[in-house]
Amino acid sequence: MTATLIDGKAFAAKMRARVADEVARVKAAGIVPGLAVVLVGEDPASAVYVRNKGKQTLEVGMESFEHKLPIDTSEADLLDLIATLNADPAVHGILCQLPVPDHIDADKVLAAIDPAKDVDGFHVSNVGLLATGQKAMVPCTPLGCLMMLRDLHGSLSGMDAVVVGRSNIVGKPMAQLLLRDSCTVTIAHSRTKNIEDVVRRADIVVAAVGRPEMVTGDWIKPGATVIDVGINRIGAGLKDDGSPKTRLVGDCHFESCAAVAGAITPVPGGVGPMTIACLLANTLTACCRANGLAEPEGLTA
Ligand SMILES: Nc1nc2c(c(=O)[nH]1)N[C@@H](CN(C=O)c1ccc(C(=O)N[C@@H](CCC(=O)O)C(=O)O)cc1)CN2
Repeated sequence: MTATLIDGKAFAAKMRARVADEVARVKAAGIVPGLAVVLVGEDPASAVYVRNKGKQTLEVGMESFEHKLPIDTSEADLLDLIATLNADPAVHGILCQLPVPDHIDADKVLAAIDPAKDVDGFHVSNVGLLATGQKAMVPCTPLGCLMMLRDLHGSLSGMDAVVVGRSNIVGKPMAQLLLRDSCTVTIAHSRTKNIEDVVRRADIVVAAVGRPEMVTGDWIKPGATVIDVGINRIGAGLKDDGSPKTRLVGDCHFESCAAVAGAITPVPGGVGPMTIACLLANTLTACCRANGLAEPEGLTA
């Protein structure tokens, strides 16, 4: 491996410490930032993410409101809960953990969250504000990627960036953020012709396509920075007792990409931990905006 490893775990820990300092400042003004997380159903991965969000919210000194709803919760009941949280002055940030069960329309749920409390940045108002270069709530995973890129490179101005994947929660907002930092941005996706050649032009590659190890070292320009957003659990043989073993891999084939790249994020321990750190930062930002307090610097785009 020749690439520098970008340690998302350490970066996220530093960011949480910074958020904790700022939370203490806000609390001294008599306000306790509060985050409400809603989980519908029992998807095991979502349950772990929600548990970690609650734990880390408390650790930085904020208030955590967890709402775990049964899988058969109706869309109407979920929308009622969101309306209650929108009206609650102790709640500064609201998120509904995704994915939601099939009988619930995720777009309707995201549209019901007050944009000022939308700490996921998924409401169309925030999407539009980000796209037009205005003050928005910025989606946590792309924000985490941007923070790591800025830390590594300083200015991103003029760099060629390719985002692989066009999802609303990562690919599209990531492209907007890179454009805002004056990169030349391409979004590549499943229909992109000669995708390897497109990716090979990039100084910055952000892989967010949800396909295990799709991007290989021969797609990477020597010295490029590779940010791997993928979290894919794949089979890894059998345990001694014969039960199946699994391991986490990203959307990039780590060994071959690391042999060519200048810097790379690992999976796990790269982008993932930054997602929750940025959620805490967004909650603090939302709280400051709601109360007319100065926003902490360097915690948002
Ligand atoms: N409402 C939302 N839903 C979802 C989001 C989101 O930002 N908002 N993102 C993902 C899940 N997610 C947070 O919600 C998340 C995913 C991964 C990690 C993380 O720290 N991953 C670790 C590995 C964890 C493991 O062992 O499985 C890592 O990469 O090191 C944190 C948060 C979808 N839903």
